[in-house]
Amino acid sequence: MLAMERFHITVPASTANLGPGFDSVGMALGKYLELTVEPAERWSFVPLTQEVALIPQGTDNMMYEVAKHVADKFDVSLPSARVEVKSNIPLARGLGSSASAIIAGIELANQLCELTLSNEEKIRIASLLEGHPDNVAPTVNGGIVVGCHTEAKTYTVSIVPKDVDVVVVIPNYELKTDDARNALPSQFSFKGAVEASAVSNVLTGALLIEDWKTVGEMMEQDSFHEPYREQFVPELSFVRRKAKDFGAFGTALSGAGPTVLCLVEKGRGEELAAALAPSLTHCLVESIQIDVNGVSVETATNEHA
Ligand SMILES: Nc1ncnc2c1ncn2[C@@H]1O[C@H](COP(=O)(O)OP(=O)(O)OP(=O)(O)O)[C@@H](O)[C@H]1O
Ligand SMILES: N[C@@H](CCO)C(=O)O
Repeated sequence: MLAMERFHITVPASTANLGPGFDSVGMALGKYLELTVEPAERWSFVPLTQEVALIPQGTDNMMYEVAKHVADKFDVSLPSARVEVKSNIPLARGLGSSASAIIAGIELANQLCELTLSNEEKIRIASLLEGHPDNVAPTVNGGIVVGCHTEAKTYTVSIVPKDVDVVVVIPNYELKTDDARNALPSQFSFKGAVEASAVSNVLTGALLIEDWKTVGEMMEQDSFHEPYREQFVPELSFVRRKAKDFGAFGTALSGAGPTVLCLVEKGRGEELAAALAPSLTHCLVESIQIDVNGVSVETATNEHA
């Protein structure tokens, strides 16, 4: 009999920006990337659900690359493992699948190399890899995180929202983040930056006191990225209008898109999803929970004959 340590890593999805919080504000969502890990003689990733059917199955998988990066950074060797992968986070849809994969890779190294990394350290490593903390920070902490990432330091402030429902409209087409970022301008006027920052500042203040009416109004006044990306996502203006007629607080592009995200009064998420779905048959329209736990790990001892 061989006693073998197996463990499970659960990583939430996330939405970034909430409109004007470009590269800074994000929220963890109740869709999950789940890994079941056990020691093995060589690395393998075994996809068990449709969303991850096409991910690389060996050391070319992003989760391995991140785990190896972390092990090298701490100058330790990375034991090999067999990793079963389940996910219901659609890839390249603006729901932070790459951020979830990065956090999964960091957690793989954290567990396999016994690094005992703090959440702050995980967020710092992930922000350096991703370039911004808006998806990775809520993925680690859960809830909403307002972040600021520079070469020198990554700052985060966490908020646990209670009184709001979230509806996501997930189109059936992909939009790669790199392509959506390439559409952004390389210059922004001083006056434009002052105005756009003021909208973000009010968004953040309103989030802190859960003034969802003001949050919703600010969500719809972004000028950092949505004006340049709406050409890729025809659903955005339609959902915004419909949701407003319904009485939702506000609607914004989720991350780089194409998913569109609405905030609505607590208890009315299912009703809003049902109102939107019939006109959006090429989209998955869902009322979704806000994840408040962030990445988690459970250990389990399995007996193999
Ligand atoms: N579990 C995973 N394992 C390996 N690679 C993954 C995994 N999840 C995502 N990826 C990689 O990340 C890519 C998607 O990243 P991309 O940044 O374009 O979109 P996203 O993270 O889903 O959306 P956004 O950043 O706008 O929220 C996939 O095409 C795939 O290469
Ligand atoms: N803030 C990022 C999120 C997606 O990685 C963007 O909008 O491009």
